[in-house]
Amino acid sequence: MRFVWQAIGDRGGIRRITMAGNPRRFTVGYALAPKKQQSFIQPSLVELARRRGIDLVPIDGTRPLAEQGPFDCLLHKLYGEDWKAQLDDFATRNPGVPIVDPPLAIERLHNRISMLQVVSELEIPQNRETFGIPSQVVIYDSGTLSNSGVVGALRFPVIAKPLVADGSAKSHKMSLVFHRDALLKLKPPLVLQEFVNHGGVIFKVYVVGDYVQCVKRKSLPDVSEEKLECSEGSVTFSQVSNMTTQDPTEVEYYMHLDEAEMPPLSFVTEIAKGLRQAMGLCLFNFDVIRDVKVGNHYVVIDINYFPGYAKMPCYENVLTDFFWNIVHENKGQDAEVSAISSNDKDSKLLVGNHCKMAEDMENDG
Ligand SMILES: Nc1ncnc2c1ncn2[C@@H]1O[C@H](COP(=O)(O)OP(=O)(O)OP(=O)(O)O)[C@@H](O)[C@H]1O
Ligand SMILES: O=P(O)(O)O[C@H]1[C@H](O)[C@@H](O)[C@H](OP(=O)(O)O)[C@@H](OP(=O)(O)O)[C@H]1O
Ligand SMILES: [Mg+2]
Ligand SMILES: [Mg+2]
Repeated sequence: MRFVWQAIGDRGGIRRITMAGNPRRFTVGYALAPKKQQSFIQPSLVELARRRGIDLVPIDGTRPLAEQGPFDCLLHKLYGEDWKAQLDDFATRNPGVPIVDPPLAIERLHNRISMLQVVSELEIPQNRETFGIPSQVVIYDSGTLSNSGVVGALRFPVIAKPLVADGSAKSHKMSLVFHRDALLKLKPPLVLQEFVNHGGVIFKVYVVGDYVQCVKRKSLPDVSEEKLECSEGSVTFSQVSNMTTQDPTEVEYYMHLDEAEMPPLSFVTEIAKGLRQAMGLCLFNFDVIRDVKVGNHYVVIDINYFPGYAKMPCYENVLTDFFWNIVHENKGQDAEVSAISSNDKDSKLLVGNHCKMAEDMENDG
């Protein structure tokens, strides 16, 4: 296709358009599991991206990736060796096409030890607010569950989490364990993590490239000394933050969710920036809780690759801006379109309208 330059606005901006007079379009291919595709690829996102010159196109999992495209960017959340091999092959054939994100970097998040290791290695000055990770041990075999040398140092209650975080329902199935005896019925490999009382509120920090947004969600309630004394064994649970409250005794408890103070945005943004750099990832969220005993100490307990962005307010705008930046950054020769980049004042207005548009579309059903 042949291109020419077209003037835009009154501030000297230009953009590249086809000879036929249309602005150049970009294609972002996505490879997602059906459930993820259903939640992430909302009509409001597809439409907003389309209006900004970006076509979101599904990758057909039943056909070789090499036969599909062309793509200006690849987005993916799939597991398995075959998929990794296909991505490697794609990267070799298309060295200029960004893959969001590199499979090797994503892999670190599939193990709950390597996932949090990166948090403890961050070198960020800690002033008013401090952060860290919970005390934890990894258990590879059942015998170790009765080994005092390993579990003896842990303060109860503890949360037993499957070591592997591979997106399966099993990898989200956890137990809150009140006493040591109850450890014996658990099935390794797992991580035993000290439970930190945090007022029943969790902060989910969504990261999309440079963009950071923090939201509050429901979490497990605190465990008092008395409750610990009278609780027996363990209780199992799964994905608490996505659960709706049914138990009437809990309703009052979670009314306090609205009142909970958010962590300073600058503080979570610093952690987000550090994690992004250290992990080499653009799309993730992390879960942070505030230790009630200390008040200004925060504990990172989980990091998720490509989380449920559709739950994030204005996700359409945030993701569209992200795609826009990626495809334009990648096309150095198109840098002149910066007159309509997302850092631009007019464009911010545009972003506001897009958010409005996405809301209208939602309200219209
Ligand atoms: N160390 C901890 N102290 C207190 N509560 C915790 C701790 N670890 C986990 N939790 C609680 O258990 C929930 C599930 O833990 P975690 O976030 O690690 O699991 P997950 O299945 O990976 O979650 P997600 O759905 O976010 O991927 C948290 O949302 C929080 O309510
Ligand atoms: O599909 P796996 O790999 O299990 O990942 C999940 C994450 O672990 C969760 O954190 C996501 O929910 P949140 O966006 O509420 O964190 C959750 O979001 P979703 O259920 O809306 O897709 C998933 O992304
Ligand atoms: Mg979590
Ligand atoms: Mg998780």
